[in-house]
Amino acid sequence: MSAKVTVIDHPLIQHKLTLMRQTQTSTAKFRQLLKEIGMLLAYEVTRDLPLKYELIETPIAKMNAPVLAAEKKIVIISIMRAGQGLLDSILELIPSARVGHIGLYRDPTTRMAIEYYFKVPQDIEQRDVLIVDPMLATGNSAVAAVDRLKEVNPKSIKFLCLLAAPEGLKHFHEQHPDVQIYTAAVDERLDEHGYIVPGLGDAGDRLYGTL
Ligand SMILES: O=P(O)(O)OC[C@H]1O[C@H](OP(=O)(O)OP(=O)(O)O)[C@H](O)[C@@H]1O
Ligand SMILES: O=c1cc[nH]c(=O)[nH]1
Ligand SMILES: [Mg+2]
Repeated sequence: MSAKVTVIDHPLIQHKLTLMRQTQTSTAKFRQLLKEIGMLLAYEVTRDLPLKYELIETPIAKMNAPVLAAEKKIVIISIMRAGQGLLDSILELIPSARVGHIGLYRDPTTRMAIEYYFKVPQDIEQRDVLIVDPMLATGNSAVAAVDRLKEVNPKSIKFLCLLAAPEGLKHFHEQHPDVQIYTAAVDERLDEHGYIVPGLGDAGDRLYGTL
């Protein structure tokens, strides 16, 4: 596997991911689990955020205490629809982060990503971007999202997903070797329809009950 992929294999994440994969898991439960896993993944992805020190007073004493140096400089970019599930959980942890949206859907025949929406903060050149989407299958959506974001030149880009296929990771890193990917698991392969095997099915449909 490429050195540019970090697999976050914490036992809590793996347990919750197994529940998400199961066909009998309801829409409500699936949404709840994605939110919980999103928080756990965000914990790892934000590990290197810079800190600064501010003088505060506890009930006992004054101290120089660490706070995030640039909370408002982070932009979470959701690839709609399914990215919304991860976005919501990360915003609970970093409430001052800015938010962008890229609307993409996979053409069922060509499997190419078709863009239908793009809105990001205007001053993105001064900001660090975390793109979120639970699924990286062929990698076409992830590549299209990063292609588009590089046009507006953010300071840095990371990509966070829940499940990835080896074929998609290879494609992504051929196109964007500079972008680190974080994922909870790398599955076996893609099927003939471009779905991840064993995967969890269509993330957007399971999240919103549009099966
Ligand atoms: O790596 P790829 O082969 O491009 O597949 C991954 C994409 O497929 C899903 O979106 P989908 O097109 O189903 O849209 P949706 O979120 O609106 O359901 C998923 O959320 C990714 O964006
Ligand atoms: O397995 C897959 C592949 C693409 N998109 C999904 O939601 N699931
Ligand atoms: Mg879908």
